[in-house]
Amino acid sequence: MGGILNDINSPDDIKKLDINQLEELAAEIRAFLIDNVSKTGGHLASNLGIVELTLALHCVFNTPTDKIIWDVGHQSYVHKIITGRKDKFCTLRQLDGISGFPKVNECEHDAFNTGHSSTSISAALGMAKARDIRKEKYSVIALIGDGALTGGMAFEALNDAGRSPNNLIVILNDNEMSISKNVGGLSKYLRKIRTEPFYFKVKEDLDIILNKIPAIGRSAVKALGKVKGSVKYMIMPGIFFEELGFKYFGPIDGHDLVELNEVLTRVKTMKGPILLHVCTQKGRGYTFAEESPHLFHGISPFEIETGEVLSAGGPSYSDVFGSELTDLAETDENIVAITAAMPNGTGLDQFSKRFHDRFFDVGIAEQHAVTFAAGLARNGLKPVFAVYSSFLQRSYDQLLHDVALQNLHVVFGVDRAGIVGEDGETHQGLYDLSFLSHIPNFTIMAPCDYDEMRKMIRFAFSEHTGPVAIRYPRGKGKDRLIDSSEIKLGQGVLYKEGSDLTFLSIGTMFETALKVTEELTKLGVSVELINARFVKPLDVKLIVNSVMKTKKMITLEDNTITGGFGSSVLEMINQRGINVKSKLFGFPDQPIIHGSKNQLFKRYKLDAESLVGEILKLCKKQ
Ligand SMILES: Cc1ncc(C[n+]2csc(CCOP(=O)(O)OP(=O)(O)O)c2C)c(N)n1
Ligand SMILES: CC(=O)[C@@H](O)[C@H](O)COP(=O)(O)O
Ligand SMILES: [Mg+2]
Repeated sequence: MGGILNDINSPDDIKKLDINQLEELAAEIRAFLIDNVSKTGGHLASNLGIVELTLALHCVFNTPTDKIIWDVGHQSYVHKIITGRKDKFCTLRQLDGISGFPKVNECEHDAFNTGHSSTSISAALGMAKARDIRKEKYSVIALIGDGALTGGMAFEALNDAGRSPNNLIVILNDNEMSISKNVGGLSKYLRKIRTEPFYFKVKEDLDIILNKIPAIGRSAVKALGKVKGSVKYMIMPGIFFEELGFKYFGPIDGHDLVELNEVLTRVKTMKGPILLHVCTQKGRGYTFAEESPHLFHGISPFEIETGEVLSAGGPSYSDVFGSELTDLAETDENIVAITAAMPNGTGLDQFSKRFHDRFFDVGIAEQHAVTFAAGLARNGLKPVFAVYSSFLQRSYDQLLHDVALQNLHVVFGVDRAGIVGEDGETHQGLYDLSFLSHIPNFTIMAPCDYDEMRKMIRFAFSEHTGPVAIRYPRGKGKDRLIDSSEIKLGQGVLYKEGSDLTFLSIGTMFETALKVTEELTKLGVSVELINARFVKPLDVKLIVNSVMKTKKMITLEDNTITGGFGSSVLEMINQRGINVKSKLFGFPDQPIIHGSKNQLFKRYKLDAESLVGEILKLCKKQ
């Protein structure tokens, strides 16, 4: 660890440093970030870009009294390092280590939990109002990226905050990047502010003219004022924010500590809503991240000298989804694909290159994406929205109101379903089976391997109409876990017959189910193993016949137990008056922590060894 960073234990230590020391500290923090994240993995590029801004914030403001809300929160590493978590930083995102996102329970300097984008301005406005109603005194700052600003909630909050009298500082960290290049009209507008100094020049000239003609009569001043008013749309940077009611400052260089300190000190005492536009470079200080900020946005452990990730290659579920979709789209020109700012993560990059005109990146706007897909489907296209399970949570009403009630043929690639691992509780995809199951007209499938996924994709586009979700996990799987037949609506697969116990598994948990079955068979338990394939509609005939025979049933899913696959099965057999001994295996109804996927399966007793023990107990209790 570097010389100055060694002595930084709290934000007070930052405040004692002069400008040269702060600059030296910024360089040490960058080296510290690169070194640590190369081992733990994490959101490197965003943090490298925000070092000076974070230092300046802690020079000018006093956390935990002042509140900083980090939008998404993936860029809060520097803040964590400064606020007493430097020594624990090597545990970042590891089981029982510190989180990769702000957590109020982890540290008093974290004012609000984040993880999903575009929430910071709403939360900050709520905090500012609470402060004023309670007559307390502190600053509230929302720090939001240009990507997160494309999310609908951010606009809703700006609209509300702009007309509110409460003191509130919104800092827009503009690095021209979401995970990929940022998209949309607002992004274009920000670029204009950044790159066309003409706009400022004209504004300055007009201000000078108006202020420097004292002899001029009142009417002439008024007239000139009007001139200024009418041209200000053309010439004022930040007019969009000004018209909403914010005082706009910027754009300022987010790597210039002197400028940052000056401006932050100035806005700290200003009244009403302020928007400070800060320009930064994503990945700054590490060549590989500067050149490919999208690759270093969220990176697995890597080699510092080469920038190469250390994990083994091979396609992931997302890659297989993207390539099968691209193949299918060659022969079906009605297929179009949508992403909400995640073309790489969802594997749609291949499709986007091949079918540029049939691909839509709508920005971080999951709600819009779903209703946009509904519109496309209504007018004859076959849209697919590939989206992470946890971000689809945003679109519940759109799924129901806009897609399902009209029974529109929209395909959902529900990626990162199940445990995601190191991102932790905000990102675990553990709820989709529950929130999709009760939506009318929805069909829900989950493949156990790549081969089955390919078949499900073809089924979803070619043989099905109506809303259909295919859910699959983060990372890699097996190409062929088992030989699989074609997909038929609502049909599961009886993999192995048995007489003691019906074992119903959904999706990629089937790999664990196979191991458990093998072990139980060795121990003398005759297991009837079923790969359910469908959560909705369930294979009623197959399940009912099996449980009537065995009188004992377990279900296994990588979803929360509440309202998930097992719940649906129980409901179905209960409605038929069938009485069987049963146990549902899935994640408990509580936030699920971070750690590697395997560690978490073990921690929550969903690994093969724990399951064998639990199932044996169930078999003995009769
Ligand atoms: C609702 C939601 N959708 C998608 C994401 C995934 N995501 C995390 S960060 C990010 C890009 C954010 O860009 P920006 O706010 O500009 O921050 P930067 O990484 O550029 O610092 C995206 C799309 C998310 N966290 N939440
Ligand atoms: C912060 C955020 O929401 C994303 O960057 C997310 O961490 C990406 O996850 P994957 O690494 O699974 O693509
Ligand atoms: Mg950005």
